[in-house]
Amino acid sequence: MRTVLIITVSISLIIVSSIYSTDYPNIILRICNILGYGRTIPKVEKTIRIGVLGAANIAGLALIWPSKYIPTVEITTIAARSKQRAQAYAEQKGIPRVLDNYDDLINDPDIDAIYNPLPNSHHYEWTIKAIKAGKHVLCEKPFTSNAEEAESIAQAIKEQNTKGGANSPNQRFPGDVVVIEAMHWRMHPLALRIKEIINCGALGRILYTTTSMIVPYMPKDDIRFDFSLSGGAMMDVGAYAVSTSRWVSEQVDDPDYMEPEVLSATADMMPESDNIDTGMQAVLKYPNGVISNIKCSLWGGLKISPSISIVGDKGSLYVYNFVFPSAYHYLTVRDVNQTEYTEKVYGHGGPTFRYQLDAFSKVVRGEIKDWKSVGMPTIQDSITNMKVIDMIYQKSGLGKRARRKF
Ligand SMILES: NC(=O)C1=CN([C@@H]2O[C@H](COP(=O)(O)OP(=O)(O)OC[C@H]3O[C@@H](n4cnc5c(N)ncnc54)[C@H](OP(=O)(O)O)[C@@H]3O)[C@@H](O)[C@H]2O)C=CC1
Ligand SMILES: O=C1OC[C@@H](O)[C@H](O)[C@H]1O
Repeated sequence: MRTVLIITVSISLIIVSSIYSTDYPNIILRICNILGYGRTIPKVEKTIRIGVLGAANIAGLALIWPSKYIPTVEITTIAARSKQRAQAYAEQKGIPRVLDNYDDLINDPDIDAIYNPLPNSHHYEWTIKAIKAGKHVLCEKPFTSNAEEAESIAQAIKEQNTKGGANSPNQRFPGDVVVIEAMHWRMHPLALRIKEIINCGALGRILYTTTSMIVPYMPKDDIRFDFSLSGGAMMDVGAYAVSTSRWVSEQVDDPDYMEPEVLSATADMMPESDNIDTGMQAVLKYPNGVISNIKCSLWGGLKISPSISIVGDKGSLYVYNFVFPSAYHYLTVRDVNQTEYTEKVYGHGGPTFRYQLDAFSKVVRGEIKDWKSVGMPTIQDSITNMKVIDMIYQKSGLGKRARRKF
């Protein structure tokens, strides 16, 4: 039901946005790309065999459909808490193997990498278990429930790498384990173009940034509003807003470690809850002086706004829809004389998730060594993102999300 809703909303968005789009011929390609339709790309012989933890709503859009375009990966296996549910999902999505439970999946000798789209509270447990089982991991955002858990994952990666890294029995891609947080928007060429504009000095020294990730509505019973599952808008859409704020505010040597001070944070509360936010506004101050506004909401109504605004001493930049740019987006740069130009950066037309999976595959295969060159977050980057989310929660009075025991 939810998949149908996601598809309907995506198609409607694309159709509506195409009315305003001047690059009409690409729209068909872009719809097909999002839904995984089009010519079937033959797979290489030695694919990365990916196992999926849970029959998650997001797995179609973020993994299974994009995998159809990438010759080096195959979604071979799934396990869910209920085998019957996993079987139904596998049949619907064309996944050939179903295992009995999550433990069997991460210990399966014929899987090279694990996709972890479980609720936020379960990212830590199952990512750690997969690392210890010698698998590579693509873990959904936010990386963990809090920074402490993210640091434990970094430690587990180090320990596993001293014990042989990706060394599960039939592992096709041995070497250090590759673990990334699925911060997909950063691996799309639009994100890299934003960085290029900042780095070439067109905006001068960055002074202020505003990053906004506001979506219309999530039902009250969604996992995103369950505190025991590490819910809250700041954890969900807020993780993007923080990551984007850090991405555009850095301009320092080692941005992965750059922690801002949280000047203020105000939560919009879920009625009758004392720990679940439906939205959050925060003001951050980075060590390099940049002041950054963060806005996020899961109940934004008509104020939908996945946007970035950057003000520098030589110019400004505005991006609409950094997060799902293949549907529709624009980027406008304005200099101090108010001269402006607008760009669109669709790349091959595929969604952020296709870029992400391609980058993950290339890192696992050893074809990319410099993760940052493709926008891929390092583990330190994900730790810092969680630190900032923790700090915002603490400043708002809600407190950070609890560490999971297992
Ligand atoms: N990258 C992106 O654009 C997006 C990322 N996400 C992230 O992906 C993750 C999953 O989101 P989404 O697919 O919407 O989630 P779902 O509601 O589909 O839940 C995902 C899986 O979690 C398990 N699960 C659900 N409820 C519980 C529970 N109460 N206790 C334990 N396990 C439970 C289920 O596994 P099983 O099938 O085994 O029962 C379910 O299939 C989140 O972390 C979210 O932030 C989500 C949307 C977009
Ligand atoms: O990752 C996500 O992206 C889009 C949002 O609507 C969703 O809540 C979130 O999980």
